[in-house]
Amino acid sequence: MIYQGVYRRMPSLWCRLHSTYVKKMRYLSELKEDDVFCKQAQNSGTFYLFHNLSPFLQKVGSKYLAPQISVAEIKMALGRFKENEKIIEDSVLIGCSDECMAYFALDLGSLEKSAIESEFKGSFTELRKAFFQLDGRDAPLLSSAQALLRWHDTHQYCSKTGQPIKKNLAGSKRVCHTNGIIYYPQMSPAVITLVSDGSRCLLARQASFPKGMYSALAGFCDVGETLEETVRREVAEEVGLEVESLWYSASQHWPFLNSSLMIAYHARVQPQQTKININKLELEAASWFSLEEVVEALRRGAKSLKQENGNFSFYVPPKWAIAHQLIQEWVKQQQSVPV
Ligand SMILES: NC(=O)C1=CN([C@@H]2O[C@H](COP(=O)(O)OP(=O)(O)OC[C@H]3O[C@@H](n4cnc5c(N)ncnc54)[C@H](OP(=O)(O)O)[C@@H]3O)[C@@H](O)[C@H]2O)C=CC1
Ligand SMILES: [Mg+2]
Repeated sequence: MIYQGVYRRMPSLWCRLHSTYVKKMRYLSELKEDDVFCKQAQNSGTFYLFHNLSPFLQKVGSKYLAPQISVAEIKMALGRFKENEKIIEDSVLIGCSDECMAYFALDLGSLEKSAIESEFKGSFTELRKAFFQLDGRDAPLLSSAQALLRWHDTHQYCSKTGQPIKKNLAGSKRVCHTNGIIYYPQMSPAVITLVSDGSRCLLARQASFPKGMYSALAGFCDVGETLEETVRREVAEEVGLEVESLWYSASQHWPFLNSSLMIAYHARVQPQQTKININKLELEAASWFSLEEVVEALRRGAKSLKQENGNFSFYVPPKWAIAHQLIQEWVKQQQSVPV
């Protein structure tokens, strides 16, 4: 680590030499490497609170806000609840401001929920319930915070020795002090693929989806697979089609159910090989949709209209889901094709 410590020794020179983004990334990297530096940052940083993995939120109209709480306020509240301040060291580093003020996430699951809610005037709300009403900055911050807190909660012991493993202060790893094994937070990579035959796109639904919602095909990567192989396998497994070509779109950390890294692709099948053979173990339904139907679904948003025959008009995932972005891209691309 060539840059280790430079920020602390010459902060003004450092700030002049580097862009805000580089400065922030180097600062965060130092906090992950150095517990003493991280401890100082905890004493001047701000905190996002959780209770058994539900974030602390305040509702303003139809939106949820995730308030940042200062360490002083937390210490005061801990004093009132007769809780040891050491609990602050259980927090995990989740980012920093442009001015390099560190953000931490702290789960206060050991304290009484209602007492903290009335102390800070808000409520611990399931992330799934609030996710789509959070603003563009809070949603990814809270979802990575929740993933990190969950990983620490479920990885308390060394799987080789059975001994407790200790978190570094930033929460970027845990170490077994009997054999030196370092455990890093794990992610599950999953692909999500919007299949097209050139004029229509294929959307599917699992039985667990809200009524009427259709999405792109998704599936977890198997060990040893490339992402391209996962796309081809999942499309073959779930709808019985063979992918002819594919291209990458974007990626997204997805907190549900247990947090995965979604890697999004567009894929094409040959127009003459489009007969869907759906795997009923994984999907409830899958169909080809025309451009007009998809445009109408995007316009309608997450409102599932019950039709006279008892079926629901279909709709697509909300705008922060990467599936939505894939569908939007497909629509744009179709609309730009000369007729
Ligand atoms: N952001 C977005 O726009 C969207 C995100 N998604 C997400 O994509 C992810 C994958 O989609 P899904 O269709 O469910 O995946 P799959 O098609 O791979 O099917 C899920 C099944 O795979 C098995 N599985 C294999 N590896 C894992 C793992 N690492 N974690 C969990 N289950 C695993 C489980 O089966 P078993 O229990 O039998 O072992 C599970 O029930 C989900 O997390 C889903 O929430 C989906 C659609 C849209
Ligand atoms: Mg799937």
